[in-house]
Amino acid sequence: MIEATLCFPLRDDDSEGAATDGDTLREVLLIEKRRGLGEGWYNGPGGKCEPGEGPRKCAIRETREEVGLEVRDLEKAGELRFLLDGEDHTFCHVYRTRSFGGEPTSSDEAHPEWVPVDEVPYDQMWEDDRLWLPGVLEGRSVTAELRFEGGEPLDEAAFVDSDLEWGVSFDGARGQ
Ligand SMILES: COc1nc(N)nc2c1ncn2[C@H]1C[C@H](O)[C@@H](COP(=O)(O)OP(=O)(O)OP(=O)(O)O)O1
Repeated sequence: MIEATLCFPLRDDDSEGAATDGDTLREVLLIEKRRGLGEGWYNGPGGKCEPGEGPRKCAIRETREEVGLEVRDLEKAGELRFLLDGEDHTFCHVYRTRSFGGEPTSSDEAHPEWVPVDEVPYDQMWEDDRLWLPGVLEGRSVTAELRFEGGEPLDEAAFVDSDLEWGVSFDGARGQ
């Protein structure tokens, strides 16, 4: 099974014109994936773990490689198990953070974009994302089993059903 990560940097945009009705505009950094699995869709920065690499280090490395952002203090927000035709395919660790340095820049893998959390383009993302990403962006934690059918590659298979559990704890070893 592939082990992979996703990282969702969050910020408050207080700049003039950004906030409406005295509210702060909350934004999430998404990427438009330029190659590989999910090419052309929006997602969080992330990717596959290298041999012997822990998921937290992977999320930090992939975010740096894809958009040049140095993320810190990652909070574990989810564990997603993707199944394809009844078989384990990918186990994905999901993180969020409000702590990072640098400015996001485009790479040959990804084009970054700050997006208001209530304008996330779910119609241009993996179909399962609309089930778990809104809660993750609200600060909730989730484990999910997400089932696809139709054979490889995963991004051409059909999303068929899911089981989600909210409010799980990622304390201890599971928080890695
Ligand atoms: C099945 O649903 C998925 N939803 C979401 N939101 N993200 C997913 C899904 N399945 C896989 N992913 C993510 C997990 C990883 O972040 C990437 C995998 O992308 P890729 O295969 O391109 O991994 P890289 O390590 O970046 O690629 P290279 O081998 O080219 O370095 O997709």
